[in-house]
Amino acid sequence: MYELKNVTKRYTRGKDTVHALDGIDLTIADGDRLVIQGPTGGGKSTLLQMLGALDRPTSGDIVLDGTDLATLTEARLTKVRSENIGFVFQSFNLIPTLTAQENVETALVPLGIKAKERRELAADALKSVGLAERLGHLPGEMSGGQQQRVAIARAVVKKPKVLLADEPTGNLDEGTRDEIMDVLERLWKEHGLTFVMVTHDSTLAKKAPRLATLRKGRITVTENART
Ligand SMILES: Nc1ncnc2c1ncn2[C@@H]1O[C@H](COP(=O)(O)OP(=O)(O)OP(=O)(O)O)[C@@H](O)[C@H]1O
Repeated sequence: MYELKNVTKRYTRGKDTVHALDGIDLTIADGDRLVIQGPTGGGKSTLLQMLGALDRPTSGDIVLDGTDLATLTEARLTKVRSENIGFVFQSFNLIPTLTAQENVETALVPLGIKAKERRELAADALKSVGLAERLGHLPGEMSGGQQQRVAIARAVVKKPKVLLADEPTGNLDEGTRDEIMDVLERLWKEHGLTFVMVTHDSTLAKKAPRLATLRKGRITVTENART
């Protein structure tokens, strides 16, 4: 469970200060699915970075299961990330020289899992996203949708509590977008994940059970009773 209290993030360059997040209060329960939308520059990616322990706020608390991420050292943040949080990005972020299976295995290396088990877990994760036939393929030999499936397998292979996705369908056509959303939704349910997704896609935002809108670093949350 996440509890954010009065979270601010300021970026300063010379005389200019950007208030990327400006007093965010937000609770995200275990197993929740939250979609974040809003205009460009509104603070969506910044908020996701805070939730993902990729960066610390300027002030405020980001409590994940009783631990305030804002107070942790870099080493502890890295540990929280590698054990608890899976990421999916718009641009897939796969390593081009590694096969699908090797890319997925990279998520298990920091957890100290032995090579044989890593290979097995990675193969299982790739099967679960429909890529059983593609274990030995390089990213460049796969379609965008397949590459995103590899990235999703890499995000969930370590069985994280939290899955964070930043525009996961932003580089995909409409049909592939729906397929990827189906995969994400299925994994969210199967793994009981806490799932937070940033999207510009208004169709996806309308379907969200809980929708956060970020404008100029300020948040409003609406519950959608129809879903
Ligand atoms: N590393 C940084 N240094 C300086 N300013 C930054 C940095 N990262 C973000 N910002 C600024 O913070 C504000 C929020 O940026 P953020 O990327 O979170 O917005 P966003 O809602 O994700 O936008 P988009 O939809 O375009 O991705 C913007 O004004 C941006 O220019």
